[in-house]
Formats: sequence, C-alpha cells, structure tokens
Amino acid sequence: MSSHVVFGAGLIGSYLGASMHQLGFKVALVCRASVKSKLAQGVTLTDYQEHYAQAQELNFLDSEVLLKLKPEQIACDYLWLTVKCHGVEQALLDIAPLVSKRTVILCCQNGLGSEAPVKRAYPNNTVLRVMVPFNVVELEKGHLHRGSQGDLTIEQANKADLSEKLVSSLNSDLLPVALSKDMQSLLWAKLQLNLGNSINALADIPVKSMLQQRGYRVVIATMMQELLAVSKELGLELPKVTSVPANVVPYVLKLPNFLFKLVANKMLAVDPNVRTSMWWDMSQNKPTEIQYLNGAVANEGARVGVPTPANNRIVALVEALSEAKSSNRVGGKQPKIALTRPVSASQLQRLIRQD
Ligand SMILES: NC(=O)C1=CN([C@@H]2O[C@H](COP(=O)(O)OP(=O)(O)OC[C@H]3O[C@@H](n4cnc5c(N)ncnc54)[C@H](OP(=O)(O)O)[C@@H]3O)[C@@H](O)[C@H]2O)C=CC1
Ligand SMILES: CC(C)(CO)C(=O)C(=O)O
Repeated sequence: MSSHVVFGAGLIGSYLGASMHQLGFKVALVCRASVKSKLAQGVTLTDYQEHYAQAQELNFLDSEVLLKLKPEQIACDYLWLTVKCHGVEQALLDIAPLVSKRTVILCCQNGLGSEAPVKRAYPNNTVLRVMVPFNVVELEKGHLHRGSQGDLTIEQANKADLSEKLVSSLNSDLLPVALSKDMQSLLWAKLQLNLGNSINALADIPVKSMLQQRGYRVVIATMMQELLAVSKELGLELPKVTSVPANVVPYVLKLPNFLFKLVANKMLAVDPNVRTSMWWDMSQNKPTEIQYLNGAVANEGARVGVPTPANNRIVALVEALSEAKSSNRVGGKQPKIALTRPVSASQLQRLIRQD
C-alpha cells in the first residue's frame, strides 16, 4: 500500500488527512502540538451536503523525531504539503527526511508560485499542484466541516496513470477529487475567487454577509476585472469554477442586491459561518497570503504591462493593517494608515477609486 504524509496539517491538511485515514489509506500527519492534541481525540468530518464520518486513531509524525531520521527509514510515496504559502520555505527544510526520489510532492496552496521553491529544492521529483476549491472550518474541537462545493483537483502528472490512480482512489463523498490537464488556467480561475479573501479579512464578517453587500462585491469585481485583463494578456482561458463563466462573474457581482439574490443563489449557497483563510490569518495575527493572491495579480500585471491599481491598493492596505496589528506587540513598528479593521465597503470603494 502507498504511504502518504500530510505535512502542515491545519484546516485543509487535517480534513485531507482524516478523510484519507477513514478511507483506509496509510497516512501520517505532521502538525503543531496544539493541532495534534485535538486530532488525537478523534476527528468528526462533515460537509454542507450532510455527509458524515469519524476518523479515529490517526497516525502522527513528530517534527523532532523526523529530524533524527533519514529518508531510507521514513520517506513516503506521496507528500501533501498543506502549509500556507509563506510556510513553504521552512517546510522544505523540515520535509527532507520524508522525501526520497520516488516521493511525489503535492502542493496544496492557494494563489500562484508556491510550488516554485519546491521544484527548485526537488528538481528530480514529481511535484504536482493541487487546487483546493472548498472551504474548511473547525466547527468545534476536532470537528472539521467542508462548507462549500467543488472537487479537490490534482494536476495531471507526466506519467498520466500516476495521478489518475490517485484521483480514483481518493474520490469519495466527503472528498470529491478530480484531475486537471491545464492547472495554470485552473489556478488563475481559483485565484479570481480568492481575490475576495482580502476583502473578507478586511470586512471582518462571514463570506455570506460580505456577498450580500453590493459595496464589497463591487470592490471584488473591480479586482477580478484586473485579473481577467492580465490573464487575457497571458493567453490563458480560465475554466468555469462557479455557476457562471469567469468573465461574467464581475458583472454578476456588480448587480444591485435584489437582482444579485435572484441570479447568484449558487454563490450565496455557502454556510453562514464560512470565512476565508485570510480572515483566519488576520484574526489570529498571523502573516497573510496577500502577496501570493492579489500581489501575484499585481506582479504579473506589472510584468505584462496591464495596470492593476485596485489590487495594488488592497495589497498595501492588508500589509499596512497586518503591520499595524503587529505594532501592538512589544517592539513593533507604528501604524502608518488611517483605516482600521473592520473596513467598511464605502471606505474600500473610496480607496480603490483614488487617482
Ligand atoms: N482554509 C480553507 O478553507 C482553505 C485554504 N486553502 C489554502 O490551503 C492552504 C492551507 O491553508 P489552511 O489549511 O487554511 O492553513 P492552516 O494555517 O490552517 O494550516 C497550516 C498548518 O501548518 C502548520 N505549519 C506550518 N509550517 C509548519 C512546519 N514547518 N511544521 C509543522 N507544521 C507547520 C501551521 O502552523 P502555524 O500556523 O503555527 O505555522 C498550521 O497549523 C493555504 O494556501 C490556503 O490558502 C484553500 C482553500 C480553502
Ligand atoms: C474556499 C475559499 C475560496 C473561500 O473560503 C478559499 O480558498 C479560502 O478561504 O482561502
């Protein structure tokens, strides 16, 4: 039986690892001590379609133990890297004992570019990108809930049967899995949706409440239009990852509230408690993935000569507010901005309209 390790089990990694465990996979999780103490009591998995499973007696690998071992003792067949984008560089140092030349590394980050350092560190391994479309929340200690739709999508490997086998063995009710032959376009399509993460973090409200307010939707739509202009310049054709095509999404978002409610009932079909991963980061005073999301659009835009002023301003605001928060810590820098979190829709609209 193939062996799997989920490295950096937080929300996504724990959901993935526990799903694999209850399917009978040989899987071990590497996580922080606080996460382990919760998961070790057993995990309840549920989703928005009311699927349910229990995963008991998960296997864990301790980071300290790992460092004392060599790949010939502990290397796995599949390593799922589920740390945040900014955790990848450190993780690359820590995963060394888990990787031998047969190990396939699966990068499960949002945004663009986090697989690049992995490929540089392991040029002879198969490194595949994975797109995670759904949201995972911890409803209570050890209860992980998939709050929205979509298939976890794995990049097609050069050896096609490798990813095909993986997809068919994993695909299940709680963890729908699919394969993609055009991962770059798919990741841009997912990135389009993730541009709203920053607004969700700044607004400091659940995704559903944010989408019910046109002011927030207009800001998200403006950033999406910039992304669509950049991706067009790059010659990408974005696949449909919502009920409407990628280039129609901004128009739907800009509709008045009463029309939006009628047209976008699928977009609003998210659990009322869903918040984006950036909301969790900001709320826990952790670094955000802003540079890999809106920052990636801004960087690519600058590279191909497409202006992205709204994304630039939102990146600056998220960074300033993260800085302002860390200034509350002893020895932190002083805040440089007037806006404070929660930021209202009208404040954000004024910010992105500035000339
Ligand atoms: N949450 C969601 O619903 C979704 C998330 N995503 C994406 O999936 C990726 C993972 O997100 P998510 O699961 O939310 O992130 P989490 O922060 O919940 O999980 C990552 C976990 O890895 C731990 N970690 C980081 N570095 C190491 C290390 N070197 N050794 C051991 N543990 C480590 C972190 O601990 P610590 O925080 O202490 O560093 C954290 O517990 C992100 O790119 C995110 O954007 C995509 C879709 C939905
Ligand atoms: C699923 C989605 C789009 C929103 O929760 C997400 O990717 C995230 O939270 O980072």
